[in-house]
Amino acid sequence: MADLASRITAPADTPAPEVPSAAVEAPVDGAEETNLVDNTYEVEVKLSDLQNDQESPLYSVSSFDELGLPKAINDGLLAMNFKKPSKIQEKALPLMLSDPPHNMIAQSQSGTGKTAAFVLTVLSRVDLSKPTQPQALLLAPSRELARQIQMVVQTIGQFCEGLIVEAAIPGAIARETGVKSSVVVGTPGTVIDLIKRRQFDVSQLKVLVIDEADNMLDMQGLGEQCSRVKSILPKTIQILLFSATFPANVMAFAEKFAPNANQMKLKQQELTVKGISQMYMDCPDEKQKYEILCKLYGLMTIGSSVIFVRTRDSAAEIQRRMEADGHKVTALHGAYEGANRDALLDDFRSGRSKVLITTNVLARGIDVSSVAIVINYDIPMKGPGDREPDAETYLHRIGRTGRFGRVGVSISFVYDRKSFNALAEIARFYNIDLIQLDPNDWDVTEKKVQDVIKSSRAKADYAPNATSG
Ligand SMILES: Nc1ncnc2c1ncn2[C@@H]1O[C@H](COP(=O)(O)OP(=O)(O)OP(=O)(O)O)[C@@H](O)[C@H]1O
Repeated sequence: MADLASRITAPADTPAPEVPSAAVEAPVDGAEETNLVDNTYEVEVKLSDLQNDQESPLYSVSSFDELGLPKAINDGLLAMNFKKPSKIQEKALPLMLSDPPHNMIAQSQSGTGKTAAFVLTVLSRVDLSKPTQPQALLLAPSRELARQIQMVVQTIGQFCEGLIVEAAIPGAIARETGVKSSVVVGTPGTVIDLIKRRQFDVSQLKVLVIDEADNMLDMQGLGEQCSRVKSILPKTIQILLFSATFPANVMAFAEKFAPNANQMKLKQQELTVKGISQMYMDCPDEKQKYEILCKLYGLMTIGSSVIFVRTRDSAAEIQRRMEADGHKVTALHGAYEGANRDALLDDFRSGRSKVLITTNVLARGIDVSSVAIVINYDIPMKGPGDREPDAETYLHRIGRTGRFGRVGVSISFVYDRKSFNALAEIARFYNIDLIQLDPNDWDVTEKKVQDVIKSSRAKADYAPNATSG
């Protein structure tokens, strides 16, 4: 244990590491009830500085203008206030836009703009003279992520006259009409149903995007559904696979799924986002995890925060207990019905609700830039009997904060040998040193967290606007 522990122990007085930039205070009042909330976060280090730093995933040498995109699309980027591309956008776009089209497997850290990279490709390939003819299909693992991507397509494509974008998620597409749009963003199950019922003409599809591709192609999960969808699509379709993580076993399958693809891969030690200060709390026992969570609550409301738990039942239980203790929190998980889930997430995006308790259903892709703290109430585990630490899910969960150059904090709770060892293994996997928080020294704990999330309130020269989801 001592050996494993070396990765995750730090003396109590270890200062929070230097973090490159910052964010945090979300404007709550008057925030629009749309998925795209205009943010006016204050950032200590300018985004432009980060984008000039060769080591940053946001670095690029060119401007969007130099990528040769149609004017309507460039106008959309301007409206989003995107000034310069990130590394993944700059490097992947020319490869994806080249003709004849080439498949792509692209990996880039969480919150570095993968969505815009594939959305720009999709928009460039759509023939706007056929607005109701489906030409691009984008697949995502959750209804929330599909809706979010739909909003990004609509926003960047707002000046593309004729563009119609639909979400193929449960309950969204009327049986009578079927799919009548140029771009379809959906979850695999619903897409298969629509195709089976002949409500979705896939014959003219030119691009297939699979976001969170390692998760989507995993044969233990959605892999079979994605393979079924692909088998029905035109053989010449351009396939674009995106994720922050591509474990080796899935990568092998991804390479078969998208043959001869151009590839952008990250090394293991490049996967973590520098702006996220990763901390952990060594709780005396399982029962006290809850009390410690409640003590943290004051800090969690400084920005917005997400608490990840293992099961729907524990999400409901923590919600019940926190509400009984007078806290205002929202729980969202798969047990809720679709429209209700949409309303709950919209509340969180707009800042009306600041604490979101959820399961792995929202671990991936969800982009709410005001999230300052992510709590791993339960360490993510996988495999039979949940015996193995789930390093990929850990990375995606903590990636809900620290979006596009902002800073954030993640706090993982451990309380017994199993959870401690699991976290230690994750830390070793990514070669990271976690900062220890002491549940018995609340003043120091609070200071360590606040030092990070409050370091953001300096200069207000960067309003990243756009997709806070
Ligand atoms: N060039 C840009 N300039 C400024 N902001 C950008 C740019 N590209 C993307 N963003 C913003 O960065 C945020 C994160 O982008 P996005 O959600 O695409 O990340 P991601 O790489 O897909 O992350 P994840 O792996 O978590 O899905 C979004 O709010 C988006 O609007």
